[in-house]
Amino acid sequence: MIRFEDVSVTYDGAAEPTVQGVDFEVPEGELVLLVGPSGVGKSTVLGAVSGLVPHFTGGTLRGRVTVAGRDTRTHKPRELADVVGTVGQDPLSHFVTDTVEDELAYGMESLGLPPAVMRRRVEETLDLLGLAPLRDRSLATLSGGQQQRVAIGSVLTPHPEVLVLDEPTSALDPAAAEEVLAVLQRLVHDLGTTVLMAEHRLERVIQYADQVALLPAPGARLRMGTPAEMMAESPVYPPVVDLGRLAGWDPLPLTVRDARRRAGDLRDQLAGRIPKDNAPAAADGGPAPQGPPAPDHETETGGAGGNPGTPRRRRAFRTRPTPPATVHIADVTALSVRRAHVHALRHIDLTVRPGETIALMGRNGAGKSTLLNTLVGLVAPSTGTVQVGGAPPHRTPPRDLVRRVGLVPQEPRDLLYADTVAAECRAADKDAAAAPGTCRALVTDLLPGVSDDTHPRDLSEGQRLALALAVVLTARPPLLLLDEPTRGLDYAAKARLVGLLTDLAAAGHAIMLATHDVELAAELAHRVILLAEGEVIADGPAAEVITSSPSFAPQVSKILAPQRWLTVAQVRKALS
Ligand SMILES: Nc1ncnc2c1ncn2[C@@H]1O[C@H](COP(=O)(O)OP(=O)(O)OP(=O)(O)O)[C@@H](O)[C@H]1O
Ligand SMILES: Nc1ncnc2c1ncn2[C@@H]1O[C@H](COP(=O)(O)OP(=O)(O)OP(=O)(O)O)[C@@H](O)[C@H]1O
Repeated sequence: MIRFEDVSVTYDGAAEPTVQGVDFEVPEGELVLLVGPSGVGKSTVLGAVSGLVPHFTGGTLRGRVTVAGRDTRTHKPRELADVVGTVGQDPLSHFVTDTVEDELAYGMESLGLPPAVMRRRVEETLDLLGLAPLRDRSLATLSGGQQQRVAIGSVLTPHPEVLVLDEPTSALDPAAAEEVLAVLQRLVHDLGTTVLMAEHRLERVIQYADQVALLPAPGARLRMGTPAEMMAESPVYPPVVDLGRLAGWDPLPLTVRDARRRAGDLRDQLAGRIPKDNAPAAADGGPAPQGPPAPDHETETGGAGGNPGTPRRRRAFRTRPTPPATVHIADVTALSVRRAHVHALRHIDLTVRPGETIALMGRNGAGKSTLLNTLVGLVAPSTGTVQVGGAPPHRTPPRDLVRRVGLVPQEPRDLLYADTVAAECRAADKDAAAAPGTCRALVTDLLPGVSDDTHPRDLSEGQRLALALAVVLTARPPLLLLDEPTRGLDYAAKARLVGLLTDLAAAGHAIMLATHDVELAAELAHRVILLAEGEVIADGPAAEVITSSPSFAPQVSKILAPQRWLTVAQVRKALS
């Protein structure tokens, strides 16, 4: 159904092809998962199937790509639309209508399907993806995950023979991701739909794949095989595979179920080794809650790049030791927020202290982004109070606010306006009234090798996140908020982010991150707050809150339950 014959793609201005010698086939009725580290060219391969590469992106495609017999170099995306449905990384930028129902119907309208068929399929898809309560909503008011569900629904309604999906579950909560993947599997099994999907969170998707296509490194040949064969050699792999390698299990388990069957001996070896109040930082010597970062602390920067996956200590974030503080960085009391007719938050009470890393979790639309936006003053409380650094953020002048709290939004590009990295940094220094060069020094520490002249648009997803983080950190806000910071990041980039945030927390910053990435929460969070329909339904140590939740438990904790392990790193440490 999809055939690549010795394909290479070279973008305009690039010295080398981004992908080369790509030769593979996806048979009808199979789900093939495209796997590889960030920047190896997965989106480029997917784009060559839908025709976006090279028709929209520019550049040169050599070799031949055919989809259902049509050559994508001679057929524009429009001429492939009846066979290929595509979901890209950023749903909002692809929406063409204003409301959920219209968006679900749009693809069918363009294909001229009869109104009765369109009506039936819209209803089916609303039910299938849990979108019925949102059918009349404006797309712009939906939460990130709700938008991603609409984007997926809108490519399903025309019943294309081929689906091309670029990180389709990146904004979905774990349960929604399972539901969407089960729907895809049904289409593959029952209707013979062919699916090619790239995804970084392999723990979510590997068990649904018939085959894995692996791009192991930039410029390397694409290899294809069964998921088990490819995971044995892949440089990126989910925690279940990591644990399997550590324990020497052969064949490697790909699912929690496989691993649980093998884990008896490992559980025996680990019995009694983990402290009851297990927390990731505790395993490494405990969190270091101190006072908030001293305003006059040194800005030590510089240093060479770290080895991906082994975060080095970052000098830039060391602060002078401050005495233990009982200070509250933020206080939220009886907070409720209504947005249009939606109760986005209800009766929230919470306190944030220096040195805490808090993961905010919950289903799509639970109110996580709204809470972060309220803490940073973008949304005002409908009732109740919010105090950050002793003042209500929505009434604090921006110049003062940036020194109390900073938010890295779901789309880091929403924070970046300038044409170059250097200009972005000059603006950040000015906004934060920081010494000239402060932001640039942070960028150097986070992104060694990025040139001043690079346009933020040309940075990779992970690099853009790092720049946005540097912009926010320029003002040294005691409270750092991050909304879904691991979208588009591979495991190595995630490990670097974990290293950085751990250092910031140790330096006394409080960190709150909204995330669906249960593995990230397991590695990083001291405390987890679960939201449901705008209310806090659990608030406590990560080990307690997430290990007891079937949806939010990380793989290792499911495999080794009833013992409360969170990460493979903890197990590795205990065994050694
Ligand atoms: N339109 C474009 N013009 C120029 N270079 C591009 C373009 N699109 C992608 N690239 C470059 O091609 C390389 C591969 O990018 P691509 O997005 O295909 O990788 P990826 O494996 O999908 O990465 P990720 O997992 O981060 O999404 C990157 O270095 C990227 O900067
Ligand atoms: N401007 C708005 N008008 C109406 N409703 C809104 C608006 N913004 C958000 N909402 C609704 O408020 C609720 C909470 O949204 P929020 O973005 O805080 O959820 P979330 O937990 O961050 O979701 P996700 O995990 O999908 O990102 C959702 O039901 C959303 O549709």
